[in-house]
Amino acid sequence: MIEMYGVTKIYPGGQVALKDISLKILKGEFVFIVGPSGAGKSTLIKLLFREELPTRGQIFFAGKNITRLRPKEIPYLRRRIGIVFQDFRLLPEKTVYENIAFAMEVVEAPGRDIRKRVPYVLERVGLAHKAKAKPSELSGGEQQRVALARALVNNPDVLVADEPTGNLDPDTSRDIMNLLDDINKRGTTLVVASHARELVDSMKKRVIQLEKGSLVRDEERGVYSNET
Ligand SMILES: Nc1ncnc2c1ncn2[C@@H]1O[C@H](COP(=O)(O)OP(=O)(O)OP(=O)(O)O)[C@@H](O)[C@H]1O
Repeated sequence: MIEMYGVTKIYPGGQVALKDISLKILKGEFVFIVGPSGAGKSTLIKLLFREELPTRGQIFFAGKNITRLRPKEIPYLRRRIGIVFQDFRLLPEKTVYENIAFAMEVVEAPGRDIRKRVPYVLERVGLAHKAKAKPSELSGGEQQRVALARALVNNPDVLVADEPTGNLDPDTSRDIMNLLDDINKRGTTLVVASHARELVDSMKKRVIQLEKGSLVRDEERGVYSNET
């Protein structure tokens, strides 16, 4: 699903964020990206949905080289990748329903599809009863569920999450992780950057560890850190 070959990212100021990263993520996998602050996790995620371009190296998504996409092909890539951030990024003036519907409107989905699909994803994240609420009326965990529903509404192949539990308490974080696991079990490939050591350890998924921009560990059924 995702392949990287010799990917290096140097930001304009000269900061080397990623060094010669090669990896493959197969369809249906659940992969954690771990590492200390500044290790390059967010940069790796930005490269996946082409918010940034690599300085060197190639990135393929479903067999297509996304470092060479024409501008008009970028929306197509972004429709196939759903994204969730630590800070939810919901539109405060819109209701829960409208926030999710908006993600379909921007890709010009027909109204009848929107009216069918939005209630379905809301149901899947357990928030059908909050459709008319504004984000400010929801808890952090509920807001993250809305963000997840929005990321899923266009039925992406891959869901990418950058610190999805970073702003949540431990119980709520576990709920969100379980929801991500459920989404993965229904066939969506998951790539999750996370600092949540105990959660990563308990999930027993593939763990890719970055340190100062280098890939230092790639383990099936891994833990957050091998250091004791
Ligand atoms: N837009 C940018 N311009 C210049 N340097 C940047 C930019 N974005 C990130 N960096 C630098 O690149 C390195 C990797 O940053 P990145 O945000 O990918 O790390 P991270 O592992 O996600 O960290 P955190 O866990 O703190 O979010 C850091 O040294 C950071 O300062």
